[in-house]
Amino acid sequence: MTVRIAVAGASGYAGGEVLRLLLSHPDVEIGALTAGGNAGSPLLAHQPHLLPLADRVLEETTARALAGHDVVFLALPHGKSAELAAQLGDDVLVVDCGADHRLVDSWAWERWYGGDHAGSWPYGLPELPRADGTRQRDLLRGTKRVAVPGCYPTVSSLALAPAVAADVVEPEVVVVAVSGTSGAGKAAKTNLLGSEVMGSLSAYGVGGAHRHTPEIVQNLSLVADRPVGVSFTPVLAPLPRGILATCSAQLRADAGDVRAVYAKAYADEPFVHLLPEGHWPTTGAVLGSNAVQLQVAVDPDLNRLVVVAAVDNLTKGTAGAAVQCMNLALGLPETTGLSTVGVAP
Ligand SMILES: NC(=O)C1=CN([C@@H]2O[C@H](COP(=O)(O)OP(=O)(O)OC[C@H]3O[C@@H](n4cnc5c(N)ncnc54)[C@H](OP(=O)(O)O)[C@@H]3O)[C@@H](O)[C@H]2O)C=CC1
Ligand SMILES: CC(=O)N[C@@H](CCC(=O)OP(=O)(O)O)C(=O)O
Repeated sequence: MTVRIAVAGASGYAGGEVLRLLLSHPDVEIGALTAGGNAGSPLLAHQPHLLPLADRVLEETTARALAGHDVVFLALPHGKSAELAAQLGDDVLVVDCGADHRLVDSWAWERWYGGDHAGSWPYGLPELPRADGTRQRDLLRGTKRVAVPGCYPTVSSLALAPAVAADVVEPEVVVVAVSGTSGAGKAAKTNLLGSEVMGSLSAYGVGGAHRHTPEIVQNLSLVADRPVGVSFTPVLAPLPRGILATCSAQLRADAGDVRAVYAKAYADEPFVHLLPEGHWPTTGAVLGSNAVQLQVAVDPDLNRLVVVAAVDNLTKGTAGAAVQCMNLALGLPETTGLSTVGVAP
C-alpha cells in the first residue's frame, strides 16, 4: 500500500519533523507541501536537512492544494486547522498537530484558547490507558481524524497514567517540565532569540496559567474516571529539543509496589520504556526517537511517588505521535517508520 500525503505547515518545526520521519516510511509518497507567508520559497530554505525534497517549492495553504491526498498533516498555528479541516473530505485522514481538536469541553477551549470550539477528535496518545481497561489506540484504528496531543501533555500524562489508573495515588498531581526552545515553534519570539535564553532557565505559565493544564487534566481524569487536579509548571531551557518532566503525587498508604504497576502498564508498549533501576531518563537519550523514557522512585519520608520522564518534543511530542497515529488509522503496523533509538551524545 502506498498512501499519498500532504503537509500543511511544511516550513515549520513540526511539519519538518513529520517530513523527516515520512522520508523513511515505506508506505508513503510525499505530495503537496504548503506554508503561510513562506509559500513560493524552496522547502530547502527552511528545512536544510530534508535533502531528498530539495526540488520542492512550498505552496500556499489552501484546501485545493491539499485535495487529492489520502492523508493530510496539519502543522499550523493554533486556531488555523479547524476551518481548513472542515474543507477536507470525510474520506481523507486528517492528522492535526495543533490544539484545535484536543479539548473535549467547549468551555475549556474558550477559556484557554478563546474563540469558537471546533469540537474534539480522537486524541492521538495511543498508549493512554482508559478507565474501561482499553487503550486510546482502540479509538484511533480506522479513524479519519486525529488530534495530536501537546508535547507537555504527552510526557506528563504517560508519566502519571499508570499510577492514576491503578488508583495508588491521590487525585492531585504536580508536574514540572523543562522544555527545549523548539517547543515554541519557529515564529520569531524575542525571548527565544539567543541572549535571553542561552545560559538561563526560566519558568513561564506559572500558577496553572499554561494552556496545557486542561489537556493534562482531561487525560488523567479520563484515565481515573473522576476529576484529577494538576499543578503544571513549564520551564524553558537552552537546548533545541527535548522535554524532561518531573511528576509527583501523594501515594496512598496501601500503594504497594508502584514500580511493578509501571512495569505492567507499559510491558507491551513499543515506545514507552521504564528504565532499569538506577538509570534515569535524559532528553539526550531520546533525541530524534519516538521513545518515552521513564523512571519511578518513592520518597519514603513523604510517601510520595516521583516519576521522571523524557521525550523529544518534536518526535513523540508531535510528529512521531502523528505518524504513529497515521499508522494506526491506516491499519499499518503502529511502529512503521519510527525508531526508539536516540542520538548520542
Ligand atoms: N514545536 C513543538 O514542539 C510542537 C508543536 N505542536 C503544534 O504543531 C503546530 C506547528 O507548530 P510548529 O511547527 O512548532 O510551529 P512553526 O512556527 O515552526 O511552524 C508553523 C507553520 O505554520 C505555517 N503558518 C503560519 N501561519 C500560517 C497561516 N496563517 N496559514 C498557513 N500556514 C501558516 C508556517 O508557515 P510560514 O513558514 O510560511 O510562516 C509554518 O510552516 C502548532 O499547532 C503547534 O502547537 C505540537 C506539539 C509540539
Ligand atoms: C517551549 C514552549 O514554548 N513550548 C510550547 C508548547 C509546545 C507544544 O507542544 O504544544 P502545542 O502543540 O500545544 O503548541 C508552549 O509552552 O507553548
